[in-house]
Amino acid sequence: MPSVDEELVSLSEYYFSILYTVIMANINPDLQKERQNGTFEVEKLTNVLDGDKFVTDRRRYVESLALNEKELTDGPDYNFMSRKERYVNSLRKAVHFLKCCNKYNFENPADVYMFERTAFPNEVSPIGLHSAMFIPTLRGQGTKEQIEKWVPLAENHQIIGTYVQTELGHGTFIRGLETTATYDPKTEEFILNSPTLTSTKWWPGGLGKTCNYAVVMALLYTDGKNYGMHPFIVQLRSLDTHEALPGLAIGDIGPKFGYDTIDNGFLRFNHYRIPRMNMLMKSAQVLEDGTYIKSTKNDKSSYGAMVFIRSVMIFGVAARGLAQACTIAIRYSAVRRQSELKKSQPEPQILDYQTQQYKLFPLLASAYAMWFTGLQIRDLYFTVNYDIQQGDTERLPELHALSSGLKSITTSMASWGIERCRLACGGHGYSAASGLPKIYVNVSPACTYEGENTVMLLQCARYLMKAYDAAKNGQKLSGSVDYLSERISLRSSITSEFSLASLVDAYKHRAARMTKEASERLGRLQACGNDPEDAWNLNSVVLTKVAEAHCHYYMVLVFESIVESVEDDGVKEVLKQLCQLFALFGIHENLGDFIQDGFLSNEQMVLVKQKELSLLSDIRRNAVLLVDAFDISDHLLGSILGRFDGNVYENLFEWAKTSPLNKPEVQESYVKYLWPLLNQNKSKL
Ligand SMILES: CCCCCCCCCC/C=C\CCCCCC(=O)SCCNC(=O)CCNC(=O)[C@H](O)C(C)(C)COP(=O)(O)OP(=O)(O)OC[C@H]1O[C@@H](n2cnc3c(N)ncnc32)[C@H](O)[C@@H]1OP(=O)(O)O
Ligand SMILES: Cc1cc2nc3c(=O)[nH]c(=O)nc-3n(C[C@H](O)[C@H](O)[C@H](O)COP(=O)(O)OP(=O)(O)OC[C@H]3O[C@@H](n4cnc5c(N)ncnc54)[C@H](O)[C@@H]3O)c2cc1C
Repeated sequence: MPSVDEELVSLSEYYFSILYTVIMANINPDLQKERQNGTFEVEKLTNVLDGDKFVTDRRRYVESLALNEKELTDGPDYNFMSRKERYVNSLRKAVHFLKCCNKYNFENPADVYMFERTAFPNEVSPIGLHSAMFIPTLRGQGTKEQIEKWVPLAENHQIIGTYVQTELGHGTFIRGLETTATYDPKTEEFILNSPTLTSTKWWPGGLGKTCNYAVVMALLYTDGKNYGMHPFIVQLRSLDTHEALPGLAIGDIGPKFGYDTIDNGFLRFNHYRIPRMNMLMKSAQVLEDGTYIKSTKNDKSSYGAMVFIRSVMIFGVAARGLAQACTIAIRYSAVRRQSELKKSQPEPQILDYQTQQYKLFPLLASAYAMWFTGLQIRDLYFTVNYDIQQGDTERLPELHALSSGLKSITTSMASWGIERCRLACGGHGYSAASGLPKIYVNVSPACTYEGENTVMLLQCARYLMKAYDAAKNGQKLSGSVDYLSERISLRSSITSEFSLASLVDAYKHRAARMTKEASERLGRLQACGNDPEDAWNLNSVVLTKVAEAHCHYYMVLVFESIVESVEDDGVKEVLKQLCQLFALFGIHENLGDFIQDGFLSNEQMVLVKQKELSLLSDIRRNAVLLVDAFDISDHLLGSILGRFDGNVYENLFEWAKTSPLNKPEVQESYVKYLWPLLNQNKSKL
């Protein structure tokens, strides 16, 4: 007998197949042709992207639940709302979302994430930080008793919290934070204070108007000594009136580049007291008498929430953001016809122009590379986190380095790529109807939050320099840096076959050579009199490139391993082409790195450029199916250009008619401003 879940899944498959048939009946003929001409089964590739068939079915089922919730999917068009309306609407949806979580009683966090993603397409909910950072910090930094006390309150939404770290004066340099938490043994309380203007907390999501609790990061003082940054649970607002509690000044920081649906806020403390037990004490304790006791070996264990978000945003923000933009731009390029290739022939689909393919297909390949890498790092996070819970922090530095570096290169690639997709859509790309502006403003801040990208690359480089030194001293390295202690090939093995192994080898060589040279340069800078910090700074442009090279290598390596693991021939072939294009485009873009020491010969360089172009033609045939395989619903895309049915023009026209500026026919502004202007000289006409 099938379980309830199995029944639901087969029901959702059934509805999906009906929906698919209905939609196919009304598909733009160009898109229909594209879908008939492919060389592989889309569904099989979707299963690879999801992990397996069960995950695909489950995801579709959970998404269908969210799509069936009218409170989440109906309502005013986001594009026509003011900032305040966007916030209010999002909060309304957030509360309904919580009711749904109770109704469906999701046991798996992945279900909650998939449901939330559908409820908030390319938006961040005002309570998003509650589950993304507040609860994980309580769990990660609290003692058993603290977890038992606070987590149920948070999970039942009796309290809503956020993560309050950044200040007006400091975001990157955590040791420069100024908010103090001074222990008073007489009352057994901490006194939180903002001693300067620059110590004002600034940016935390949901802080402005929504949350009534927060984990606040502050410098711990006890017995007159500063013990550095520690996490504290702080009540911010009355649970009855929602007013800020005495001693606190809280508010919204105002409009931003995007993120309209969330109230990023400010917070100032005026000698605000909290009980001693509100310090999260898993890693360090302050006893009643003020004695400070450290209970973990790794100083950075209190940075855990940041490592978590960096690890999941590679997939959740960068890969999915770019995948959506590629879906829009490639579908649109298949239905858009413009100019002429051959006289007296119909205007070609713009996807047939090689230049259009060169704009879009490397991005498509990057989206796939990020997708697979993101899932890999998410899994690595859970493995390492499990070890940390057992008291083993050995792999934390590697996870920190990899998640920092990959967070940086993937969010940079994605935000650059989304903008490129927008440009590839010509004029219509600039319309909000394309959905691309909303995707862009949702992804682009990821280059800054959770560690500014340059700073994160330098964290990764720091780990690489240490690893290289260890290898030089004879240590055998393991994990993602194992290649630094291996003998690496001096000449590229790339041939006209372009085996994936030869491409991985090229990236390995590049990363290893650049790491070695950066380390030697650091040594030379010190040898000629610079102290280590100045030498580091004078070498930092080079170091960021080293980190990029390492992360790029890691992405090619992960992509190759996925291709090797796929059994279906059709899927394997298209993934191999994408993997080759990702690697070859990267070689072309960074050619100097690959030829500097003669690793790649002139002949090989010519081959690389030729193959890159021939891959464009290979991928052209499957391009639409390759974006279909991401299986991103129209609701999530929020794009008229990227609609699954390709019926762009009629829907653009209908959408424009709904613009508030078109109602009423004659606007008040005409009467107020234009009429007087037009009529001032009327008598002279
Ligand atoms: C299942 C899929 C789910 C998908 C979900 C998608 C999720 C989407 C999420 C979106 C939701 C909301 C969006 C908004 C969220 C935004 C939230 C924030 O931005 S919170 C604030 C974040 N702030 C930062 O990231 C600050 C960046 N700065 C730092 O991290 C640090 O200050 C620094 C790393 C730059 C430097 O730290 P410092 O203490 O000065 O350390 P040193 O440089 O001296 O290094 C000492 C040593 O420690 C190591 N280190 C540093 N950090 C860590 C760490 N986190 N973990 C482990 N180790 C760390 C460093 O490498 C050094 O090691 P050595 O061995 O000594 O070399
Ligand atoms: C949308 C959004 C949401 C956010 N949400 C939260 C939140 O929920 N909670 C929270 O606490 N914070 C939040 N933040 C704050 C965010 O984490 C910080 O803005 C981020 O960590 C960057 O720090 P910063 O603003 O101090 O940048 P800065 O460090 O001032 O960066 C400015 C420039 O200085 C350079 N720079 C700085 N230090 C170095 C260095 N050591 N080496 C080389 N270059 C350097 C950077 O590369 C960059 O080019 C959010 C920010 C945004 C934009």
